[in-house]
Amino acid sequence: MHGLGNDFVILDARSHALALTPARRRTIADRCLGVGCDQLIVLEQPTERDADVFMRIYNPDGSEAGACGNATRCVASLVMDERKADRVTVQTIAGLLESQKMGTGTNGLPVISVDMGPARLDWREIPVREACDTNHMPVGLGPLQDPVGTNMGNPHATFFVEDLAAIPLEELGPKLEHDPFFPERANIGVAQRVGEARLRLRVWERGAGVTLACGSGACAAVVAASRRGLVDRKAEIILEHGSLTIEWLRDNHVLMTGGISVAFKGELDRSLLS
Ligand SMILES: N[C@H](CCC[C@H](N)C(=O)O)C(=O)O
Repeated sequence: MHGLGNDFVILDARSHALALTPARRRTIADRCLGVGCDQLIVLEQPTERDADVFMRIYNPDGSEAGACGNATRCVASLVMDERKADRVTVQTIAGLLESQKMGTGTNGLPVISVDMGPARLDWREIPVREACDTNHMPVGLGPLQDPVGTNMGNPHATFFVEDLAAIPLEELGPKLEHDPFFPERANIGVAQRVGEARLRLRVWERGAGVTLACGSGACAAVVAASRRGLVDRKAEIILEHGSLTIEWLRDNHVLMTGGISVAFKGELDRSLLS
């Protein structure tokens, strides 16, 4: 499945546990040696009573992440179909995410909303090397300076620029992702205000590289832009294959709404799992 081109291999391990080593995760996510995806998602039985499914998130480098907004919409839609329900709760290692079907998109597939939980703005949540004002973090490179730090269950540093097309994100992204300022690395978002409530966004994802869309990055970008007075609390994030609507609610939760797509269903060869 994919959310605006941010693509996932979603394995269903609810009836039998899968112990995937980091090397196995990397192979499955490899676009030549395996299936290929931006993130590998493994569905497990939930451990919280109120949750319908547990969603594990692995980056192509094998690392585990605490949030993946686009995959959460995909998994929520998949479980809604199974349950013939319009609301489900997805459990992740970062918390419980409530999701709701909002209608049907132009591709005939569901439009899904997810409450991505609270935006964590404290430096201890990002986490960073020293105490700092997360609205002005002391890290930058070339045209990318003075980012805003937001944690949506995963760490984001969002930079604002006048001309997004002029930013060589493929070159600057990995250097910033691995900057010693971020002991757990960070997702690097670069946003340009293109209207009253519209931001264009590109993200160098931690453990993945540049993706076509990043749901948690979109949430972080709207919270960051609102803190900088660039937008109010609700904005459209313009991506290459569509847009996400993000609202930073008064209770500090962040609501993300957008489409999903199913590419294919199949079975992995056992050689990829053992
Ligand atoms: N690379 C991210 C996880 C995937 C986030 C992204 N695909 C999304 O839709 O939020 C991290 O390591 O925190």
